[in-house]
Amino acid sequence: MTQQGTLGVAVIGTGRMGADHVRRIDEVISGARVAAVVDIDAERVKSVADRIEGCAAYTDPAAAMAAAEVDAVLVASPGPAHEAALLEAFRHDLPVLCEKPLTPDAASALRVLEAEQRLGHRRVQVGFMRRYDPEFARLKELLDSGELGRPLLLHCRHRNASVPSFFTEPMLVNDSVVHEMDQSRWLLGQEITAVRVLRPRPSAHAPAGIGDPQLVIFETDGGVLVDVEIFANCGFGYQVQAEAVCERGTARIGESHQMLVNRAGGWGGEIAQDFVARFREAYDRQVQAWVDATRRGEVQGPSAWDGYAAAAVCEAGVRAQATGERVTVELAERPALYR
Ligand SMILES: NC(=O)c1ccc[n+]([C@@H]2O[C@H](COP(=O)([O-])OP(=O)(O)OC[C@H]3O[C@@H](n4cnc5c(N)ncnc54)[C@H](O)[C@@H]3O)[C@@H](O)[C@H]2O)c1
Ligand SMILES: O[C@H]1[C@H](O)[C@@H](O)[C@H](O)[C@@H](O)[C@H]1O
Repeated sequence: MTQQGTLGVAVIGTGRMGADHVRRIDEVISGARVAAVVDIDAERVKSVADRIEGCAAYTDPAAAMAAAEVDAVLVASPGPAHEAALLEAFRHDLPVLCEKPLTPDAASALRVLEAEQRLGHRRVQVGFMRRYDPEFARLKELLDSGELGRPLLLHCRHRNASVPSFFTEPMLVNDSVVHEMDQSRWLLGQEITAVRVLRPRPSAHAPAGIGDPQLVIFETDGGVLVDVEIFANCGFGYQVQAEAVCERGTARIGESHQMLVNRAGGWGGEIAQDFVARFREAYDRQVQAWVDATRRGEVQGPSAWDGYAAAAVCEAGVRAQATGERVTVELAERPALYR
């Protein structure tokens, strides 16, 4: 850290999310600067570094993490590259904000948990940014207050306008519904114990090999049922909505977080077209909270345990999707570090 306490961050992966986080650290939030950027694509990383004063470009994450200017790491490479980056960050005892997923499967997530426990202190915050969205935060506050009584059901909708051509059917669960896994565990303070996947007839616009939309149902250890509509190619925009049904009332978010306009012959608002627009404020608040906590020497937010738990539910979800059966979630015992 500089004398003023400014955190030098290395951003690993400068694709869509990484480049947006670089812009966020450089232009939006306070207390940090982009000290290094890393990408296996040498041209891309150089063009990102060239736009920022004092920012070094690397193609090797380990070299960036060894640099004296780097105090913390933001991992935004693809999921399969996360484990290696996290283990390297632990070698230097660096704090990490790791984009979801922590890792792509439960076994590798457990290895990360074990390595963090060997350090003896938490180092990782996982990028489940919905926890920082003002609407989700208000819903959490209301549920925690107990005013509506105990939650019984959680109805969730997750619609993408479209998904890239490399998207596969398991990614409906691993890449998209993983957010509802974390959101449900966090909102309810409960673990997910079983998953089922139901399919309507596929949309005519579903890409080959993907049954789209699907209904993913979670059971929790507190007896709540959660249903998630995942519709990856709905065509009209990006929508994330949730409604909690409790004993004495219901609460719904995500209907219209923007302006509502009356105009000739019509009433309504705009629909965001992607997650970058819909969750802009959540991403800003997430990164600011990470920087602030790191500068205080603390680690907060979704932990490696939360990343592991989501990975375990993903595995059950992908099996439920493939077999049509109810699949129970196998969860390791929660280590003391994460209690
Ligand atoms: N929180 C969210 O809402 C959200 C949204 C989108 C993506 N994500 C997550 O962010 C991460 C990145 O996604 P993206 O959409 O930006 O992907 P992307 O493909 O646009 O970018 C990934 C970048 O990482 C680089 N890269 C690949 N392997 C690398 C390695 N070993 N070391 C360094 N760089 C490497 C690639 O060259 C590319 O530039 C993923 O984990 C993804 O799941 C999160
Ligand atoms: O990778 C993205 C991202 O995680 C978004 O937040 C999610 O809404 C999309 O469905 C997913 O494809």
